[in-house]
Amino acid sequence: MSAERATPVLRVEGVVKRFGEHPVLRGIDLEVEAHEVVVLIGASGSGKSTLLKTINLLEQIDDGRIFLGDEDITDPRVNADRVRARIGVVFQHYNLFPHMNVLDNVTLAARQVFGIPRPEAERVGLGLLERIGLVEKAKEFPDRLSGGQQQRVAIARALATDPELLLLDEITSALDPQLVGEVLDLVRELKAGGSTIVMATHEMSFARRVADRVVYLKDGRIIESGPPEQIFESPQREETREFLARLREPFA
Ligand SMILES: Nc1ncnc2c1ncn2[C@@H]1O[C@H](COP(=O)(O)OP(=O)(O)OP(=O)(O)O)[C@@H](O)[C@H]1O
Repeated sequence: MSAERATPVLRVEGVVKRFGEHPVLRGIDLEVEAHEVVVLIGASGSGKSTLLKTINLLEQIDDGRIFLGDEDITDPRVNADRVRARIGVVFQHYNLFPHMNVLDNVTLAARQVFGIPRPEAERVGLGLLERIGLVEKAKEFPDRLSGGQQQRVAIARALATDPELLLLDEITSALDPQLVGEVLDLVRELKAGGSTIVMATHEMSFARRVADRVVYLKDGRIIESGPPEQIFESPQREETREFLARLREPFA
């Protein structure tokens, strides 16, 4: 008996996005399986953030479809808030609420979107803070935390609603180099814990260390997609080779 193929967590089909006349995504096809970590790389402006925003329904697409599990989330009848509640998102700037302490930041969505009573939400929230090593900061306000700690709290917040999919957009690019490591370690732990992740990054060493699959985007198209060993050691496409060579010699 042949094993049936499981439904992917995410299926992006022929997605086109334009800003005015300018096409930014030109027909993107991408499937992400459960527990897979897919890393998007590509030059600034290649469309990585826009792709993540279309998946989270922050940008409307002009053509194509996006499925989360079995559901076509780009169907205009779909309730966007209900879809977003199934997806955890972390952006470059951690966007914690400055007037709320760490625990309230982490538990807000669980309480307000899912109506989980505060004691239960806080039990889960403290468990997450324990997991990211910041339980002692639960009652602090975000401005008392380092950038790396704030970004870890933002990740805990994204996990608090037990999302089916995590979208991470340049989550280390606002951090000092010495703080990048702690955020990278946390993402590796999430991967080990079985999270399904799509992330955009400029950190090639990070992509190499966490990705199951690396996707190289150029001018709104996927040029090449494959395991990190393929992309970084033996890219199949000349454009991928050129992109990586330019990164190695930024001032050449
Ligand atoms: N709201 C917007 N209105 C108009 N153009 C936009 C908008 N958002 C993005 N763009 C354009 O879309 C293109 C892709 O941008 P996007 O942010 O997706 O690229 P990126 O690959 O994530 O870049 P970076 O690595 O610098 O974050 C760029 O040319 C950008 O200027």
